[in-house]
Amino acid sequence: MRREIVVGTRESRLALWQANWVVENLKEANPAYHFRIVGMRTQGDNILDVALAKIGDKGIFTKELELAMLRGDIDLAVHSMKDLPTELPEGLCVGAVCCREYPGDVLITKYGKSLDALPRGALIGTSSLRRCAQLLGYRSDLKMVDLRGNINTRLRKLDEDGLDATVLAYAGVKRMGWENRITQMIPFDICLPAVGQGSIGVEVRRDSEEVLRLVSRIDHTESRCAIQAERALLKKLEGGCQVPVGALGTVDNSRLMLEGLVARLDGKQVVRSSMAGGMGEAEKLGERLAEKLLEMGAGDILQEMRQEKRIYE
Ligand SMILES: NCc1[nH]cc(CCC(=O)O)c1CC(=O)O
Repeated sequence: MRREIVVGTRESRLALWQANWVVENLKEANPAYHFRIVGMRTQGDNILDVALAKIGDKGIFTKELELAMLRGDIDLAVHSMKDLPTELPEGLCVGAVCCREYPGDVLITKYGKSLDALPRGALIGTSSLRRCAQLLGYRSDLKMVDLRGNINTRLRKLDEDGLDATVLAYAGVKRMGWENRITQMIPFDICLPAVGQGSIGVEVRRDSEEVLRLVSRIDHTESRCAIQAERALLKKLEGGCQVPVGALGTVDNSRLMLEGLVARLDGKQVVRSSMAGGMGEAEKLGERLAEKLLEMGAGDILQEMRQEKRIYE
């Protein structure tokens, strides 16, 4: 009998697409195994009416899956690397970082315009502090409107709520088959992606040697190194999704290049820099770039954000 591996995922259409994609790749690499997908709701799927930045809790899209894995109900969990907190619960680890899709953000407007062509004061729907800060840094006249929900909901609200545009991750838009709605690929010099954006990760128990081994076959070394560096940077900045941090690691000829930024929410200050190193020193590179950003003034921005957060509460 073929051994069955139970794969946990959220139940959104994007999450299910990603879990199916991971399972297809796992099957091809491990033909002796059988895989079964189990969908679960997470806190992040239940709380839809509060801005993500105000919930402020790391791991709202991952915790239920992690608990199921620790209980032994599932053998592995599939996540968007972007939603996976930098610190994992005791006993769990990232078993594979899959080959990254194009990591950037895209603009979707109603009238087929680019950022430069939007009218003054155009309304942009996004609930990402990172997108908000960087877009305001580029065009301070834009008006940011909170827009949450999955990709399909956001596209529908764009049409219904009188917004001019929204900004989404290319990866999710592509996976959901909405590429035809993209009106501009936003260049990285305007908007650096979220840490891990575009890559699908597999979380496993540290002690399940068998699962670790079969999952390691779908790991993509260059994507893993790039994202390791980005995650080390975020961890050092103590970011989480509630702080405007952007980062992008790229590998070229075994050299790892890391760009990172911390921006003020109003976009009036953007601290941005880059560093290069060997692929074997991804974490160190991320930490060093974080230190450099902190010295360049990112520390003051983060401090200010933490104080503002206390006012909300
Ligand atoms: N925040 C939700 C989320 N988590 C991962 C993706 C896109 C897929 C990916 O990054 O791999 C998205 C949607 C978006 O930000 O537009």
